[in-house]
Amino acid sequence: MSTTTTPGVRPLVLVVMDGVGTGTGDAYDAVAAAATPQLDRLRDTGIHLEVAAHGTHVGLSSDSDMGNSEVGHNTMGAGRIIPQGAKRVDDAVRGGEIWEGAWQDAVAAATADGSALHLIGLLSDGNVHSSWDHLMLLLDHAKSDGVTRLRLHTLFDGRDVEDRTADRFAARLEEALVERTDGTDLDWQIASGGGRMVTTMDRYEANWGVVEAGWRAHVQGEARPFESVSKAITTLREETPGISDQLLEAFTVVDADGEAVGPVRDGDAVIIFNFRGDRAIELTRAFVEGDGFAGFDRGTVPDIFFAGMTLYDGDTNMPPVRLVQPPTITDTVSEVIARSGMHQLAASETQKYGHMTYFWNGNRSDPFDAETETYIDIPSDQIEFDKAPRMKAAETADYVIKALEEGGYTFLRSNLAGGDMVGHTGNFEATITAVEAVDEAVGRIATAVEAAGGCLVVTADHGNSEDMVERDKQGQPRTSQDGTPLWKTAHSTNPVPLYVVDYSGHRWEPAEGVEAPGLSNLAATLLVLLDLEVPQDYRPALIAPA
Ligand SMILES: O=C(O)[C@H](O)COP(=O)(O)O
Ligand SMILES: [Mn+2]
Ligand SMILES: [Mn+2]
Repeated sequence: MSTTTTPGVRPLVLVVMDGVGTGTGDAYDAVAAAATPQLDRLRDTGIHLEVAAHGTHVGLSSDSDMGNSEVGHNTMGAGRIIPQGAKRVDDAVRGGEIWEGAWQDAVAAATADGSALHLIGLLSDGNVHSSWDHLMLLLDHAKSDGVTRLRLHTLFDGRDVEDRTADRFAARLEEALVERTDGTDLDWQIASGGGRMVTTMDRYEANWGVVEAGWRAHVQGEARPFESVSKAITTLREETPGISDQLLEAFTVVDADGEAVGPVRDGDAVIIFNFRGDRAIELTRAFVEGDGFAGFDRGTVPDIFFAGMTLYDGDTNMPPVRLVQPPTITDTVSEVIARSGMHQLAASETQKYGHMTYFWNGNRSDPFDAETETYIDIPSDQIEFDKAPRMKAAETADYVIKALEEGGYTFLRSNLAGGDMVGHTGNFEATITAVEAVDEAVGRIATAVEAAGGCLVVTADHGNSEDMVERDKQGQPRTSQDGTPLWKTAHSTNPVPLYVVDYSGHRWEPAEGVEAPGLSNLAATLLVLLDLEVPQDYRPALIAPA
């Protein structure tokens, strides 16, 4: 039944179960709590390894940093460990490059008569999209470089940090402002904000309405008015008890006359301080694109100086001006496979589409060879994901299965989003359902791979769903005041499983002596399974012929 365009090579299918790590199996492990007969079957039939997916294993600063999709997919696709995210910016801070070029231009614009410097980004120390320390450094340098009028537009996290901590982060920021402005004539204020999932930080164009809400709040000063950020948080929490920080409505801070304290005006400088691109690119485009911009009706677009923390999209060179230059990642695994002439398919629902294409390919959106590569984007639901926790697992599997049945592709990769996206809601029961849907999808794909005489590799980009509770320093589960578990919405530092099942008759065994196996070993593993040469600088394959 199998036909491939490369004679003698069977199809190789990779499934990334987003956010499905290996936990302790305790009462807060939604993967252990879920019925996963298909994953159990893979574990019993093929090779089962556990690989590291966090911290220095994926190019982050320290091993206390949890993994995330950007660094996970970058590392899997690159076959090497590339300095990432916060670390890249840290290096630029250490070397001082960050305070040259674009920063100086922003300061020049912001210190011209009556102008302001706007800092927009995620108020968090989660180190996934932004860094608290970077924000503090920006404030320090704004002060020493003479920026007198500064406005902050703060997005609440609740997703990469403990939920319902927005008030604490806002208070910390207020304190940081007082520390720097007390006894001076600096006019520095928080001007707007909102929860990241409803304000500004949409991704992959899933819902431009989210960005529009941010634009109204930050740029036009026309969101729901509050006298202060703390008043906004308190009121919104009273109105919807238990609401997650991610979902707090967009707001604008107004003065005693009801005037917005910091809309963006002609001549101002705007910096987005997030370093991760997927959720920063849409607002960036709203600022820098011309009349062709179709995301939403922006009204009058202020004429400003704009810079991002770093490059958010390499293909479109967005933003054109940034404080820190990105790393170049070449010779990624799909580039190597494309050079061999093998045909490739990438399929994912929207929430993880760019992960399986852009991040996988070393921050490049377009295929290396449009003739041989097909990308499928399956529209994600536009609701909170615990309301429809199966997400598009079945539909994603359908595409992969159909492609296998029709033949033509040698390497087929896909992402199943549920373990991660539903894990981020902190809803334990819904996360179990999400993992069960992932398991079913993997099972159906496995059956199709077997029928095609192919090879299946299943892994994950980082943990999330296998550890759903906040823990104290000793690792003990924390509870709310009423004794209920303090559900965790963030990723974890756990390892992830890696299953290899070859239905073609090739026999494999775990490779010996691989040091600290991690996601960076996946690319070489795939190339060995495809019988392609592994680039010299790749980390080694985790399997060898038996
Ligand atoms: O952007 C998000 O949803 C979270 O901050 C990180 O999740 P991801 O790294 O799995 O995309
Ligand atoms: Mn992920
Ligand atoms: Mn995630």
